[in-house]
Amino acid sequence: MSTGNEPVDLETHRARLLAQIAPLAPQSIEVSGGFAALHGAVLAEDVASAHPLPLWDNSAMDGYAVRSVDTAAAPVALKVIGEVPAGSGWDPKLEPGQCVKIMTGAPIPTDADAVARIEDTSAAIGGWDVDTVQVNVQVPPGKDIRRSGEDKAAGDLMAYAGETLSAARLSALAAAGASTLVVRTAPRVAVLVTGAELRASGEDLSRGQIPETNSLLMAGLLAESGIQAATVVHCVDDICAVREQLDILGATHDAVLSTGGVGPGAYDVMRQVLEAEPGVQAARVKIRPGQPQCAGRLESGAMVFALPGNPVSAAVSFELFVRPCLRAMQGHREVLRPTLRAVAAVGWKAAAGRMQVIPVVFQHGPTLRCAPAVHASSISHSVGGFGAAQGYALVPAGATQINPGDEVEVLRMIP
Ligand SMILES: Nc1nc2c(c(=O)[nH]1)N[C@H]1C(S)=C(S)[C@@H](COP(=O)(O)OP(=O)(O)OC[C@H]3O[C@@H](n4cnc5c(N)ncnc54)[C@H](O)[C@@H]3O)O[C@H]1N2
Ligand code: MOO
Repeated sequence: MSTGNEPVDLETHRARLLAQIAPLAPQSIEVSGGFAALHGAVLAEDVASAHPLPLWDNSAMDGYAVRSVDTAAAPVALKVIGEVPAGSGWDPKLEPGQCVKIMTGAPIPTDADAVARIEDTSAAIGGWDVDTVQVNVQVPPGKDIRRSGEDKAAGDLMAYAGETLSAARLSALAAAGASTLVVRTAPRVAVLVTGAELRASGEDLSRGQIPETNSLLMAGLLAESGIQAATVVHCVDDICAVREQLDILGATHDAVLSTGGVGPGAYDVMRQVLEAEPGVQAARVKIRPGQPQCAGRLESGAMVFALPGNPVSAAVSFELFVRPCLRAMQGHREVLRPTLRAVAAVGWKAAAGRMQVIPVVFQHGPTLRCAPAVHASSISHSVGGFGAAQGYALVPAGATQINPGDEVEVLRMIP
C-alpha cells in the first residue's frame, strides 16, 4: 500500500479512483424471456427502433371509422358494416355511406380516413348495437387517427449507451421491438465488516459492545444505487482471517467494501492487511467526515474501498467515492449526482480547513431549504441523527460558519 503524504482534496482523490476503474464486460441479452430482469441495467450500445411507433394507423377513440367525405353534410346516417376491436386484423372495404365500429387502438381500415367518436353519434344514446348510426358532426380527414411512426420512425435512435434501463425506457424499447440488448448489469459487490465490539443487531450488549450497523448501511446504500444482492461477510479482527476473506471476495466480486480498521489504532487490522497490497493507496482527503480513505485494486482482482468505520464517515465515503466508481464500472454516462442549491434554514459551524459534508434534511417550499440532521461538530459517529438525512450539504473548505439564509450546495440522496 502506498501512502500519499500530502492531504488531497475531494476531486483529486475521486479522479484518482475513477482513473483505476475499468468498465465491466458488456453482455448481450436476448429479451425474449422478458424485459423485467433488465431493469436497472445500463446500456452498453445505442438502440434503434425496429419498427415504427405506432406500428400502423389506429384509432385514438372508441367510435366509428368513416370516410370523412360522407360526413360533409352531417347529421348523416351511415350503414354500420361491422366492427374492428383492438387486436383485430380485419381491413373492411368501405363503400360510400358505410362505416365500421372501431375501438381505441384498433387499426384504421384502409378505406377510412377519420373516426367519429361515439359521443358525436346516435349510438351515444341508442347504444352500439345498431345497423345504422347517425353521425351528428362533420369529421375532418385525419380526425382521431394516430398515425404510424408519429411517435418514432423505424430506425430512430431510442436510447443511448450509458443510459439506465428505467421502467420508462424498458417499456419504450419493448414497444419498439427490441430483441437483444447489450448491457452492463450491476457489479458484484461484497461488504466486509470487522470490529471486535460489534454484535448482530438485536443481540444483548455488554459494556463496550454496540450493534453492528454498517453492513446494513452499506448494503442499503448499494441497493439504493441499483446494486441489490451484495454479499455481506462479518470477519473477526484477525489479520489472517481478514486476509483470507479479502482474497476470497476479491476473486469473486468486482468490488469489496469494508468499514472500520483503517485508522492508526493498534487493532486496525484492515489497514495492516492492506499494507501488503501494492495496488492499494491510503490517502488523507480534505473532507469532514471521511478523512482517512484507502482504496485501490487487490491482487486478487477486485477494487477495494476500505472506508472509515464511523457510520456517517462510511456513508459519506460511499456517496463521494464508492458510488461514482461503481457507476463507472457499470458504464453509467453520469457517475455523479447533480448538485442543487438550497438555503440554510438554520446556521451551523463549518469545518474550516476541510470541506464539510454534513447530512441534512430538506424543507420543501418555494425555495428548497435544508437543516443539519446531526450536530455539526460531531458528524462522523452520529448514526442516530443520520437516520433522518435526505442528502448532504457540501460546505467548501475555508468556510467557518454557515448563517441562516446562506445558500449552500447540496446533494440529494432521497427525494
Ligand atoms: N489517533 C487517531 N485516531 C483516529 C484518527 C486519527 O487520525 N488519529 N482518525 C479518526 C477518524 S477521522 C476516523 S473516521 C476513524 C477511522 O477509524 P477506523 O476506520 O479505524 O474505524 P474503527 O476504529 O474501526 O471504528 C470507528 C468507529 O466506528 C464504529 N464502527 C466500526 N464498524 C462498525 C460497524 N460495522 N457498525 C457500527 N459501528 C461501527 C466503531 O465502533 C467506532 O466507534 O478513526 C478516528 N481515530
Ligand atoms: O474523518 Mo473521520 O471520517 O471524521 O470521522
